[in-house]
Amino acid sequence: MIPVAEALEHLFSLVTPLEVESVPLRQAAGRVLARDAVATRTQPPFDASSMDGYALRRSEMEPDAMFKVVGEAAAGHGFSGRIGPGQCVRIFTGAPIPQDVDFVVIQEDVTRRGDLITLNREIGDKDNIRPAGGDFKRGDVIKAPRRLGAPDVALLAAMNIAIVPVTRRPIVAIMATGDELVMPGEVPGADQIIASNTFGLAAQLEAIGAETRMIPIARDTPAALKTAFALTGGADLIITIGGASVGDHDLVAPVAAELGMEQSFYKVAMRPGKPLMAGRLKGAAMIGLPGNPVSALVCGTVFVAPLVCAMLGLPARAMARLQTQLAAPLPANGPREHYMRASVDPEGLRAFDRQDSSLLTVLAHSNALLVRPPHDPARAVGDTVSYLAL
Ligand SMILES: Nc1nc2c(c(=O)[nH]1)N[C@H]1C(S)=C(S)[C@@H](COP(=O)(O)OP(=O)(O)OC[C@H]3O[C@@H](n4cnc5c(N)ncnc54)[C@H](O)[C@@H]3O)O[C@H]1N2
Ligand code: MOO
Repeated sequence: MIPVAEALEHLFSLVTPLEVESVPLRQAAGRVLARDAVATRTQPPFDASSMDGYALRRSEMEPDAMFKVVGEAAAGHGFSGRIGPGQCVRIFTGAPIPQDVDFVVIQEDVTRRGDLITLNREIGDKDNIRPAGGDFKRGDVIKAPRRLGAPDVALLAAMNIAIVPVTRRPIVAIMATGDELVMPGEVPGADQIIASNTFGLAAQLEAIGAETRMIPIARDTPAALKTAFALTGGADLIITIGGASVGDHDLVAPVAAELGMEQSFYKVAMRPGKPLMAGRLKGAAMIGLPGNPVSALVCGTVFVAPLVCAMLGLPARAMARLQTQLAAPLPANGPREHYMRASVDPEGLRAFDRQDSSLLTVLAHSNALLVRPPHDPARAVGDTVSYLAL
């Protein structure tokens, strides 16, 4: 058994960032920017009014001063004439500041009669002008790699970048194994259950940018497993679920070895997730996840998601560990790093009483995985502990 951090390093060494592809801006959200994006324009492209009011010369401003309104500047419709002494222009938010003037008085601070405005007594010093290039300038960059969120998409649009270079989505083949499994919607036999963790894992990985392919459930025979493996062609990452342990029907490792898998490691000192295996198979990375639903999904969080992120060109690193106080005591931990299903709120972190790796209900109620180091002693309320946010 190797430690979790070592297993993760082995996994990262199995992959490299995938190729770059171009997508329209509308499809860029959530994708990973693969090359620096360079602004093709300056924003705002001109000095612009930030308020509705009147544009005039700061040097002419004094209490009760009067100005004649000689024109109008609106967003999309600038004022191109000249503005003489004692004159001003009606201006609206977003309009270019006309030449000759350098101050916008907001309309609340003037009294208007016909073509004349009179300034009120109290006018602040703020000119209400957004300088050209105040947001970004032509040539400014959004650095890659970066997962593009909604503000990034808006920024790319403002920079007039309509086609975005992103890393190709990794294709992940997900294969459930086991005679006991049927698909959701089917009628299970008396000895059967519904395949669940494949669906959870697919959801988990699609949410971070993978394209998943669900391989038909493989029965517990070498021939069925070989057929299922044959359907994983073209995948960048092959994930099997179940059949990873030491039982007579746990055939994934021997069959994968027969198909030429170069094993990187087998068994990790963690709980749940001990019988994890990984390696390379026919040009793809392969991970064998344990079958217990919680084990598979915890390994999905701790190992597979960071691996998919590395394939997307993001920095190869473990999921961030946060820290908070315990809101309920904990007994001493055993020899494996324990990822305990827990709930975190402003009072602190509380592990659920039941931690069996088959309990999807407990996982579904968790919003954190409390991480206990191997041999961690008993902990009291108020002790600082590490966790992964779910
Ligand atoms: N003698 C030992 N027995 C076991 C050990 C051990 O060290 N010595 N390890 C235990 C641990 S820890 C785990 S985890 C499991 C992992 O076993 P497998 O990876 O071989 O998984 P299976 O036996 O195929 O299944 C375990 C469990 O999960 C259910 N399962 C499997 N696939 C799915 C699926 N796609 N959806 C929902 N449920 C699934 C399966 O029916 C079993 O109940 O081994 C322990 N045993
Ligand atoms: O991986 Mo197993 O879940 O430790 O029960």
